Amino acid sequence: MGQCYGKTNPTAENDPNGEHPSTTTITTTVVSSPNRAQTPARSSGGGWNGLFKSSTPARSSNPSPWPSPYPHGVSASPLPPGVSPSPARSSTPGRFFKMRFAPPSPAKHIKASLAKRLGRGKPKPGTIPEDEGVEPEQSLNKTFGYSKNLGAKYELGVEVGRGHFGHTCSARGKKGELKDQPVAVKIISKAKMTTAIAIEDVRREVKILKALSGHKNLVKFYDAYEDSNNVYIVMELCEGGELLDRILSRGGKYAEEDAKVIVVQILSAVAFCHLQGVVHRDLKPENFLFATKREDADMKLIDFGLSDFIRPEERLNDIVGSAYYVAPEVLHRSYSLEADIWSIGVITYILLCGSRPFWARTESGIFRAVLRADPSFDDLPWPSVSQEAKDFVKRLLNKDYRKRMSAVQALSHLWLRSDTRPVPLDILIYKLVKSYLHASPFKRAALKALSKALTEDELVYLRAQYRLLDSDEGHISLRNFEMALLQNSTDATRESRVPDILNAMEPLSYRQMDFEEFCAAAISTHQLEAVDRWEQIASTAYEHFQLEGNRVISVEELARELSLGPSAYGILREWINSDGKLSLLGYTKYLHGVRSSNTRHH
Ligand SMILES: Nc1ncnc2c1ncn2[C@@H]1O[C@H](COP(=O)(O)OP(=O)(O)OP(=O)(O)O)[C@@H](O)[C@H]1O
Ligand SMILES: [Ca+2]
Repeated sequence: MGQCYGKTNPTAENDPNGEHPSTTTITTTVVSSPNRAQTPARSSGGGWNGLFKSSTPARSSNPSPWPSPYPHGVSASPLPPGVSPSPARSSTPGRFFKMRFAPPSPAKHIKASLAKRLGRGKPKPGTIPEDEGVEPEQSLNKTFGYSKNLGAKYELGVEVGRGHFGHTCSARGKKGELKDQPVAVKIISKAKMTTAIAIEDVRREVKILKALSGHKNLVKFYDAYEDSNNVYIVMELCEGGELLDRILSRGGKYAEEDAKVIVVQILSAVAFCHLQGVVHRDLKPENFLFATKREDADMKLIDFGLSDFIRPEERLNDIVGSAYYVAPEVLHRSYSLEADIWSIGVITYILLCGSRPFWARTESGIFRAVLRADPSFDDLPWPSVSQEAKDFVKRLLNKDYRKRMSAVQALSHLWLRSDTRPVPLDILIYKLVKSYLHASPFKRAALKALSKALTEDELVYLRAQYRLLDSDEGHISLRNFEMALLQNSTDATRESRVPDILNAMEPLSYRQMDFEEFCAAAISTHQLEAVDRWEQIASTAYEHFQLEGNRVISVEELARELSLGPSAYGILREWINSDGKLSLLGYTKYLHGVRSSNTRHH
């Protein structure tokens, strides 16, 4: 059991170079919440060593087979061949390290570079927090409670793929509903589960896959089995290969119309995960498979091995993901669902231009780029890419996670908008309405003025969300929010405690909201600040605010509104006009707010 035939790929163990044929995944948990994984997820599946891709940028001295869309790629660099300048020092960083679409995984594991960046020097054995959870093997309970006899129900076939944590074989059902049906079986070795956390990670992967199964762009889960050697996840067989391979077979990029079809499917899957309170944390072209070999086959998100449940207000801090796709706030160790959106931005950038937005020869270089460099939209083929597409990518690759669109907003963006595709419910609405309900009357008036400055086009997303909540009565209350969540609920929703947010929306159980107020409640100043038209929106909003809402406010009161102390009085004084009311500058600053210092860390 656990063997499948025709293994052509070297395994991490038997490959003398320590190279790995599939993906490179960074997995470290530096600090964690008490009830969250303390050790690197599946650290035993390879740890920091041996998680290499066979053709990493540093290793590959051969010219890439992929065409470079950049006229001044590596060869035009003023630096000697092989030397890439630090993005931090370069004034136009994107331009220099922008190269042809480099091979898919970084050369080194993330940990050493991270430790260096954080000033810890070389990690010494025993000094790394994630090693804390290691327990003696014999005390680990590796029983999952899954069915035992995979062999009685499925006949294993050839290996179809391999990752860091497991390999996947095709199989065929022997009896029952799946008799003679092809399936995929992901095999995860128990020998590699050397910590309680690693065991918990597998349990969670199965739980998440099982709970989310059913969406058309998520791989369908059938069953989980185990024996003394392995855990087996039986799922739908995707025969059309990885998105990465399709990108490569198209010469590195997609035509804009074809890219849209791909991005819509990615966003649909991710919007669904997010509404269920699941953050995927490893979105990349290797983790999207096509159901069949047909060109127009449905695409399915796989590999929930790094995914986690997350409450609406929770922030995670374990550094997890794949270097090219990792969001800046993940490197800063305080992130939520928006980290997935960044990864989708990276994937979309690649689809549209065939180049990675953040590229360097080393992982620390990649991280520097992720944290500091702005991707280029000037080089070929960007001039021929539509304005909408560029705006779309920029609004996913915003370094400030608060300014990024949510998955549902991205689906409603002008580039992808469709009248025929149903819009999913967005959990972001709940978070924003909750904050609004707890805001001061002055803040609510400021938001109301802001919402009045939006054009009908900018209201499309809000209208769609309101329609999902409204029961044709023209107003909504807590009950509508409850019902909408319930309708979209799965086992994952309960596990991630998404419905907890309804408790914090209690004020809405006593009153109702019409569409106008809903708009004020569900807009995000931070997101609007990222819109090209922001200055115009702000000045129109200020005119509305002058007519309704702006009033004489003292510096002390303004400071209280913003939870600031007397030391801020000097600055705040500049926000108030001689008539004692907020100036335009003051209004926009007030809307923006100051970063809350009591962000919860887990
Ligand atoms: N349902 C499936 N149908 C066909 N192939 C699959 C299926 N699931 C996984 N594979 C193949 O197996 C590979 C490894 O699977 P998966 O990504 O789940 O493993 P992993 O070890 O968790 O990966 P990673 O190294 O990215 O963390 C995939 O890249 C894919 O090629
Ligand atoms: Ca994978």
